[in-house]
Amino acid sequence: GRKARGGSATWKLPPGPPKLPVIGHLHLLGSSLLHRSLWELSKKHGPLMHLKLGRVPVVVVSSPEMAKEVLKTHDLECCSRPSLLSYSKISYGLSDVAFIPYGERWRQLRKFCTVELLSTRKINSFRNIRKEEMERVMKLICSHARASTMVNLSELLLSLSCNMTCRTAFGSGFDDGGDIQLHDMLREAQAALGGLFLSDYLPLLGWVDRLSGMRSRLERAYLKLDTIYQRRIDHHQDRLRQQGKEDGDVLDALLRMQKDEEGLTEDHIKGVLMNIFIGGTDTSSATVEWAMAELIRQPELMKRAQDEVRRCVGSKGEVEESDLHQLHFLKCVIKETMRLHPPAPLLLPRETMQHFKLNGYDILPKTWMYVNAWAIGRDPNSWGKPHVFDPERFMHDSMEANGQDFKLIPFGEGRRICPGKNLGLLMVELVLANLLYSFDWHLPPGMVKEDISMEEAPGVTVHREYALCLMATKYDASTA
Ligand code: HEM
Repeated sequence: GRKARGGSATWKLPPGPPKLPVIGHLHLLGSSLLHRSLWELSKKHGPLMHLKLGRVPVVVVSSPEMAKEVLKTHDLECCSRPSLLSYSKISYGLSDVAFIPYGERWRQLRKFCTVELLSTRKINSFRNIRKEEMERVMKLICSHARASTMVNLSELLLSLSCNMTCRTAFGSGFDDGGDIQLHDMLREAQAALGGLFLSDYLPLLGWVDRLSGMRSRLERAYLKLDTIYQRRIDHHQDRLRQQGKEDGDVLDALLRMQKDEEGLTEDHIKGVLMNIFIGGTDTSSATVEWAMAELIRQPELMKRAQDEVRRCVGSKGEVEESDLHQLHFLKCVIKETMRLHPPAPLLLPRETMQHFKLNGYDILPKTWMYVNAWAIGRDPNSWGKPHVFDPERFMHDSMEANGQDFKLIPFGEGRRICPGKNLGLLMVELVLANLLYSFDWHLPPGMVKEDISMEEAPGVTVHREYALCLMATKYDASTA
């Protein structure tokens, strides 16, 4: 532990490497992805590590025990968010759910999301949209299968989750209003967001962000997304005025809330829409992408998952949401995917609101907390053969993706836990089950499974660096 002076008190901070003046530890982050650099550092300095990134004190948590302390025991002290410069534009000046500081407005917006979009009743009421979109994509894959052309699963999955979300939020698909490709913009925004914005740690270094083009990429994506939101808001308001008509989509509910609540601005509405799109589409498509990549590398696991879904669903031709509860092995495949590839490897950063003691160390107010879910999923003290993709490890373990023992925390925990957990898991299960039920999957000609790269691209959500392109052949369910 090191000492720091605060007023007259002397604090005992968690251990960390020696730092340089001004930049602190920024130079240690290297060119690797942030969750990987932090994982490497934590191997040397322990599961509770203190860093100074430019002007910002950061504590990095890399074990289930410490994650439990931060996300459960001390949740209340750690449940705000840092005011990130990089995110301020895309969150409409931190007017959203995910980046707004802890407080009354956060509680109100979060409650809106849970009641109007993410409650079991609401999730069920949008079931038909998911079914139709699933069918549309299955047809598309069928036509690839007939023509023996390659399926770009990465692209297809993103457009699928995007369309599911878009129709739920806006009432219509993004392409029938003449909108530009929403999913391309989302990909742009999330890729830019995942970059290390030096200006967040050291405003003086803002010029590096500008030079690297990161800031302008984010601006461009933001502007295009904003245009889409504005057009949809205008359209909904017009319709509401002329005919008092509502579709019952999420935007209708948002506009209704805005009318009733003092101080709620259009920026709040757009901020919530941004969360729904960035938080809700990319995460679930990335999970399915990783799951398919892991399965194609281990054909015996792929076959086992296919046998299960084909046995349970029989010959009816598609997997419906009511079938999913039977798919025990599939659920283990998804847990194992989220262990090795948590879509948000560092969750979302928390910021402490007051001083507290953790494991004998002082944690000061305004410290950023990074919980490295990615490192925890590979922690050799928690997992046997942590690098091996082995869904079997969950078969006799009732551990849920929000396991009480904090070994598997892809959705975070505590007051800021992902409110979209159930919807996210449902989309992942539905899509993966249908892909496995209806098609047999093969590598493109000339490729062997060792060629499938598992490299990660930088982003708030971690995707594959290289798109997953596979060949499909239709499975004849009537013979089942
Ligand atoms: C596989 C799917 C998903 C994963 C892995 C995921 C992961 C996460 C994580 C790690 C957090 C931060 C939790 C924390 O700070 O402790 C989060 C927050 C959030 N997620 Fe998700 N998410 C998923 C799906 C969704 C969906 C479908 C939605 C909504 C449509 C959504 C909306 C949000 C929102 C609004 C927050 C901010 C919550 C707050 O700060 O109070 N997510 N998510």
